[in-house]
Amino acid sequence: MKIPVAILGATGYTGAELIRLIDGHPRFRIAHLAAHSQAGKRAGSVLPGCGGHIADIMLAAADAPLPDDVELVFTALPHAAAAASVAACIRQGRKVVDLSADFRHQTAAVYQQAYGIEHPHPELFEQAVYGLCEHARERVAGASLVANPGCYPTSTLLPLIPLLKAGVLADAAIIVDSKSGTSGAGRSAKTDLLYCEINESVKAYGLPRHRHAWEMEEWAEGFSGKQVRVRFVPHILPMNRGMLTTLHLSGQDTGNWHALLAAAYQHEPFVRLLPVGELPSTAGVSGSNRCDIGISLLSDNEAVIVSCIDNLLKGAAGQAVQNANLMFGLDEAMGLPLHACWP
Ligand SMILES: NC(=O)C1=CN([C@@H]2O[C@H](COP(=O)(O)OP(=O)(O)OC[C@H]3O[C@@H](n4cnc5c(N)ncnc54)[C@H](OP(=O)(O)O)[C@@H]3O)[C@@H](O)[C@H]2O)C=CC1
Ligand SMILES: CC(=O)N[C@@H](CCC(=O)OP(=O)(O)O)C(=O)O
Repeated sequence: MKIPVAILGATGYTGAELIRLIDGHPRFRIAHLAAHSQAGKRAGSVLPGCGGHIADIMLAAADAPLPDDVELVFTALPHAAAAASVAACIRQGRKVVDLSADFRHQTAAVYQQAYGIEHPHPELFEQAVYGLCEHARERVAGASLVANPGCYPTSTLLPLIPLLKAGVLADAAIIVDSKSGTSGAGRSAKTDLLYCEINESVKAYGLPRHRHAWEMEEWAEGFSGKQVRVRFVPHILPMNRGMLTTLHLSGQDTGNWHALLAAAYQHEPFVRLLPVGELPSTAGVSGSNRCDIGISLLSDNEAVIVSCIDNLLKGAAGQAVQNANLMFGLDEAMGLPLHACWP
């Protein structure tokens, strides 16, 4: 028997990716799809990528009642809008993986600093588990509410945490330079995302302090116990999906850093450490749930680490399904693509 699943925000980019993953999953099945401005339409009329019987499902409103048998809900809604749906699902005793930022922080004060709004349901913070799977799997396994990490923080924290834990990094601000494909900004219409604004162009945005800087600092410390300052600069690129993050690091014994990362991730299905000197590309992970990490040693005390994820998979829907697998005691890798769609 497959576990019935609801996807709220099914008409967005991460929602569409969740449909693809859940419909192909051996133990989950789609029982309910909901949207906002597109509610009331056939899924297939809004989502050109949808085939089979899924295309004929009628999209419910995001706040419509769920079928009684739904055990797991993915909320792929904008932050602030997600919190109310999450609260309702938790009240009804369902498990939730929230892809928004609403439950990623440990306090309402940090959320307010990062997102500039008061949190509507701070009472749920205590039970929310930050689902960076490779570092949180025991807590995720026992959770009813998992806050799926942001895409930029995922690509930053995976290479950083083992080095922080080993105490090899200098006590200086870490430069985090990231590039994202345009799907990272979601599907809603914005002037900044028009073809002529994005095509043939690369731009930095979100300065002086993008909201993910708080998430990176909070969870770098949360997982390693070491306080960290990041200087984070995101850029948007004219490609559909993919994220490349370059960390400029200083510290001690860089010659040992590859071994530290290898020890942390050698048994992880979705983290691939490349040989020293080899660097990853977004094409190499596009369509895959992997995070690829490469390291280049500049000297005994300086190194550059590059990590790549697909922002819609390991950065969103893929990690969300990885978390859901853990919450239901399934094989963590079930239903998740290991290989990229390459070329
Ligand atoms: N895109 C990415 O790479 C990543 C996104 N995230 C987070 O995941 C969440 C979903 O992102 P993404 O799929 O890109 O977003 P999209 O903008 O592509 O989709 C948003 C979805 O939410 C619905 N929606 C919009 N406004 C409201 C509202 N006020 N109330 C209820 N539902 C609403 C939309 O419905 P309709 O189409 O009917 O209007 C749509 O289904 C966001 O919180 C985002 O920050 C996290 C990591 C990476
Ligand atoms: C390219 C681009 O615009 N990316 C988005 C990241 C989206 C995201 O994951 O934001 P949440 O933390 O709200 O979930 C941005 O920088 O706002």
